[in-house]
Amino acid sequence: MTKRTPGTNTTDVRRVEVTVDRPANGGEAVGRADGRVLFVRGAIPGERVVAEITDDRHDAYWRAEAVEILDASPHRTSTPCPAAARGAGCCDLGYIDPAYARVLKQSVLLDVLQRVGHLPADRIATTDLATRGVDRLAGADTGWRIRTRLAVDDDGRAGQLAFRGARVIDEECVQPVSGMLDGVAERRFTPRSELAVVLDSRGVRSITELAPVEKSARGNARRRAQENRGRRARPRVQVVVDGEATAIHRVGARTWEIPVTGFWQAHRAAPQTYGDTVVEFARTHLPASGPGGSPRVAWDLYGGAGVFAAALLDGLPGGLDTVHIVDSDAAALDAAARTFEADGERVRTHRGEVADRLADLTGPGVAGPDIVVLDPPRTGAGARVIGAVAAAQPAVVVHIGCDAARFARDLGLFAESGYQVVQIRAFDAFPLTHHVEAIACLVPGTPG
Ligand SMILES: C[S@@+](CC[C@H](N)C(=O)[O-])C[C@H]1O[C@@H](n2cnc3c(N)ncnc32)[C@H](O)[C@@H]1O
Repeated sequence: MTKRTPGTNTTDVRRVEVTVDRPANGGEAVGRADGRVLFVRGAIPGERVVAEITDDRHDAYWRAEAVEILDASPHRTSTPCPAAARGAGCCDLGYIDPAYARVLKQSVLLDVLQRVGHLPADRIATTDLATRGVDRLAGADTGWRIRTRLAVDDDGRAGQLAFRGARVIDEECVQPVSGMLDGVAERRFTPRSELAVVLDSRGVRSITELAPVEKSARGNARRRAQENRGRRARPRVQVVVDGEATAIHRVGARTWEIPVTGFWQAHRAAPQTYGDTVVEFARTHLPASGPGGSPRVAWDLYGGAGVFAAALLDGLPGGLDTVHIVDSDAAALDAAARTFEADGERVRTHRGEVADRLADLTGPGVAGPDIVVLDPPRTGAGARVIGAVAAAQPAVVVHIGCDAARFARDLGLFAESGYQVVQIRAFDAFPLTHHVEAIACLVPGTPG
């Protein structure tokens, strides 16, 4: 039988029997077949499965999907997510007991910290990540998400996108908090649009529709892909179809007004938990430096609307003289300006690429940072930003990452720039998925 698998160059459907033995960063389990590494989606380390090859483009590794479980792991369960059961990409680890999924996420993090970050094993072994594993955030493993995006099909039905392909699945996912998607399945929206849905701290549910991005039909595949990327990056027409254009989020005593289409942490407990962690690291490792023993200057890089700036301002004994928030998103910085209005000159916002804006925060007559918090997107911060942060010689760096491999790479770059890890904590901020959030604290020095 010859069949083309969508999105790959595999022409022959091939099935292999394989035993998988370790977890991969993308949520797959890794085995070997035909002398190659095989990344198997839908399998759990220790299982023997029949896997169907879905991508054979690479010489060193292939991708596959488990289609039959011959020897099931004791940690296998039936997914609680009706959307994932129908093929949606949302809860990709829903078939693994969530407590064991956290063990697998810990194992992935420990592995990439050594292999990609080249951190010393004895240093990693003393961190909370190694000794107590990946922490569960407050609440259950379902009903944690307060912000989501939904796709809309040609008939106007909203739902999750299938893992592979553009099919829209209108069964509900179990991640959103209760009530967040009430009535959405019964409604019809603009065909091929995208919905931004938020349930805010007041309990107000808002939906903004983003106009469809029409796909390019011109030129060869490469040209079309390039043009489609450009089209996706352009601003899209937005229409509020439910609730308000702005969501109100509260953390501690502060309130933020964030556009429904803007960034806010997806897990309802994340801003408070991450903020508490940043403050705890700062209290533990920040030497008293300013007059009266208070630290003076903080940088909140990739700071969005300033959740970590607020945590440090309000949580550090003696507070801060100044905190600089740097972000490329004008709407996030507008929100920060409103939230920190009463703080006056103590909070300064800088719009642009972090790599470009750091020069404004250093130099003669400008007080350098005592503490720098970096919370980059999935791609990480990279060598240029990390080199500039290290050159500013903060006493403490707190680095946050939502992609294990990029996080590990960035910690390795910090080590090359003279900063060593003193603590790493990880959070299961995306239960039922392979994603994990990690927070590291670094101080000047080399591992000795
Ligand atoms: C993971 S979010 C963190 C936001 C914030 N720390 C929070 O917890 O709400 C990453 C932020 O980085 C911003 N961003 C992405 N790439 C950037 C870049 N190259 N330079 C500056 N900001 C960037 C995004 O606008 C977004 O606000």
